[in-house]
Amino acid sequence: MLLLMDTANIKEIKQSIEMYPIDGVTTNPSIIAKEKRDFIELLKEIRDIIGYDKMLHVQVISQKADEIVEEAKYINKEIGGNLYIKIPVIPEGIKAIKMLKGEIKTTATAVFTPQQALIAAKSGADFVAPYVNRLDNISANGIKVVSDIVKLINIYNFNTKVIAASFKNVEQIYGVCMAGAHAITVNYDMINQLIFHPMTDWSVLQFVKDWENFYGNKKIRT
Ligand SMILES: O=C[C@H](O)COP(=O)(O)O
Repeated sequence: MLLLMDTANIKEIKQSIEMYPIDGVTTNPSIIAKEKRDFIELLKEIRDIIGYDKMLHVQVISQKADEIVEEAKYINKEIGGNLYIKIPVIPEGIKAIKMLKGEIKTTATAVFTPQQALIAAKSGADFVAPYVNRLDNISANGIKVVSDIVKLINIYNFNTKVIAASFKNVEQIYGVCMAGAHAITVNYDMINQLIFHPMTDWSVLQFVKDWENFYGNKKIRT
């Protein structure tokens, strides 16, 4: 299972990488714009922090296949290495994914149906990114969509991996992991929520209290 951070915030990336077993960073134009910085300069700084062993997913803006391909090549030239170009699953995006196959790795994004994922996988996308919470918000079932995509990829034996995205609670993350999603990308708040449980904190406090009742402030290692 791959765990990625869905952020372009330098502080959040540094802290998450220090704390958790992070495999890479995903961004999109909204996430990038929030940082109010030069696009390439920001991506280069992220690359410096995560290195080349962790993957970086960066999204294009254009909506015409030729221009998407040009943007993908430009980002690849500037950032390079362990890079995945995120391309929305509009028809021109699918065409661009086909054009880039074998040259630049791609992540088909803004996926809302198993059918979109299937076409993207057949076109050669390395990842498909279904948006779980945005589906739940329109009374659809995000976890079910992820589950169906995983099944279809297995039925047809595609090399494509599912990177489930857009989470607002840990239950959604648990659901897509149980459904066999190969990867999840979560924001800074969600990664901290994943590990939080009040009973864990309570238990730790209790251990310390019991220790101090007998040993006072004596440490295990003096
Ligand atoms: O790139 C896609 C994002 O992961 C979507 O997440 P969001 O619904 O929280 O904006």
